[in-house]
Amino acid sequence: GDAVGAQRLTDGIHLVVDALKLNEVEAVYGVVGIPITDLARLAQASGIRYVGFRHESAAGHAAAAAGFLTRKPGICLTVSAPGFLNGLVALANATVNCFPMVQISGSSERHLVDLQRGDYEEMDQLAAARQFAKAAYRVHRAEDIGRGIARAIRTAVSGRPGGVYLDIPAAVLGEVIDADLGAASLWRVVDPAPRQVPEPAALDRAIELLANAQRPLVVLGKGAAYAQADEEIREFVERTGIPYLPMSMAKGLLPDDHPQSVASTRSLALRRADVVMLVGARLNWLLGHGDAPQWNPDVKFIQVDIASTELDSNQPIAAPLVGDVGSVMQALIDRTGPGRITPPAPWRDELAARSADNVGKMAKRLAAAETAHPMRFLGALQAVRDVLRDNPRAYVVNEGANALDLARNTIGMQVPRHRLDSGTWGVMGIGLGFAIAAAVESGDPVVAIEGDSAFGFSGMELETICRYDLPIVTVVLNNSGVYRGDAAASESGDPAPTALQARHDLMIAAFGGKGYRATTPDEVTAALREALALGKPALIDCVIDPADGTESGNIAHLNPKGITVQR
Ligand SMILES: Nc1ncnc2c1ncn2[C@@H]1O[C@H](COP(=O)(O)OP(=O)(O)O)[C@@H](O)[C@H]1O
Ligand SMILES: Cc1ncc(Cc2csc(CCOP(=O)(O)OP(=O)(O)O)c2C)c(N)n1
Repeated sequence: GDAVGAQRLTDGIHLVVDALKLNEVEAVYGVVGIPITDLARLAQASGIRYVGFRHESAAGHAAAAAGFLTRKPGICLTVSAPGFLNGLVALANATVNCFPMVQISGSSERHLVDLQRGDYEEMDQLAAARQFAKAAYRVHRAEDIGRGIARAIRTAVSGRPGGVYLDIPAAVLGEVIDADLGAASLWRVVDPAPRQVPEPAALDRAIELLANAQRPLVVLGKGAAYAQADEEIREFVERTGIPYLPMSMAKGLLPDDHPQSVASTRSLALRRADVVMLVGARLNWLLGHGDAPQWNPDVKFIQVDIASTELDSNQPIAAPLVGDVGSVMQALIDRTGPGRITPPAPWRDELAARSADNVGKMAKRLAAAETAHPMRFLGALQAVRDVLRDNPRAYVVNEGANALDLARNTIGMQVPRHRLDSGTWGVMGIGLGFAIAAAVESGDPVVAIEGDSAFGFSGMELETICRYDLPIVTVVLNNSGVYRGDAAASESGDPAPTALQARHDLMIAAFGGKGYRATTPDEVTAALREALALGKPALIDCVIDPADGTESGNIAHLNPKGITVQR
């Protein structure tokens, strides 16, 4: 703060930075401009790492990923109106994914906005944010900044994590108040996500169901990964011997080659299981809403979730376990006597037999892809898989359609929270923002496996990656199209709606990074090995057969039926 005469003064921008530091915020992701450029400068000068992006959507996705990885809310900083709106996709996606983040946006003058007198970047941002965020607040006085930051942080991480919007008008950022009054107005949030243990009766209800099950199954969701209850989850699964299915961002909670994983027999497991324990996983579209015939019509669900209202959202929950994953799993371990839960051998044998079949079929597809020319998705992905096996600390970011489905099933994870992808909403554009957050928060290498259309949504952040010299290798599976690239041009001569054409390897060269073009799996292997060894920004443009891929990948059935259009 400054001193005018005897009185020491501070202002809104200083109070925001002091409040963030008091609450142990270590990084802010954003795009500067009126009225928050000086806020970014001050944050950086105060020891908070400021990461400047090219688009607020990527900055917001980075903040959300930081929240998922650290359980502390990622902070996204934007300007008013258009910058604020650009951030909303990420704020909404964080809320859908249950990732904690806070978007702080400067906003216009209340007396002008509320009378709609036409201010610079005029918008009622608080009203707009409310419908897309877990919560939204506005600060009207500098002395309320500490309260606003504390409130936003607690709301973001308590209960079901999500995205919180904090609106700070330019006038408040510039408001000058007494420094001592300002310091006294700040506080640090205490224990925002306390442990919640279910009562013994709830535990016994679940244990009884699992003990009497003929074909039990555990489904691990990204809520289980977020909870950082890795040891409790591993101990419960291995002690009971129950088969488990990891959802995409729960991969690595147990190594994907674990003998109890049913990832390779997912359909059979869902169709036959008679008691299913959902752990931090919603029965939403990703799990067919729990409906038959995908699921056994007589299935009984146990659900472990921090959000009590999630239960019964889709199917009756026979054994609700409301609490945080860590506390619930530890309580179950403590209350389950040895030998109490033992999955019958016929169930495990049935799964093992089907797994052997499915793995055999996949092996044939993989072998064919190894030598296919032009290169196919699975040719490039096997090369990536093999290099990643030697780099278990590398984070994997993944988006696209075929690029997403095939990479999820080809690249096994060995450690928790090292796979970040399009998530519940299936959002394109998370790629480079998630990759930047993983690199900034961990210091470890990141491999972003991108469909060529998906890459395009955040591709300009290659410049951000190069500017901060981050160890991120972007692998573009380039089949020259959205889903695929072999559609014929229209009669007018315009390219088909799904067509794309790009040499992405030349793009990164413009920002000082190293670009590779790979047309065979061996070239992918060599490029990825070299890029990871260098630990510098790199992009490998994998030239994939344009005829390889299916429209919308595994979810083509979601396209409207209607009268089919000639493709
Ligand atoms: N710490 C936690 N403990 C228990 N449940 C949690 C925790 N954090 C998030 N959740 C819950 O985890 C669930 C995540 O579900 P979802 O995103 O559908 O996972 P997936 O897509 O991997 O199946 C949400 O219902 C959320 O309320
Ligand atoms: C913000 C947003 N806009 C559009 C879409 C719709 C979509 C879903 S998947 C996808 C890209 C598929 O092409 P890509 O080349 O990335 O992958 P591949 O199949 O491997 O070739 C789009 C555009 C979504 N989900 N989100």
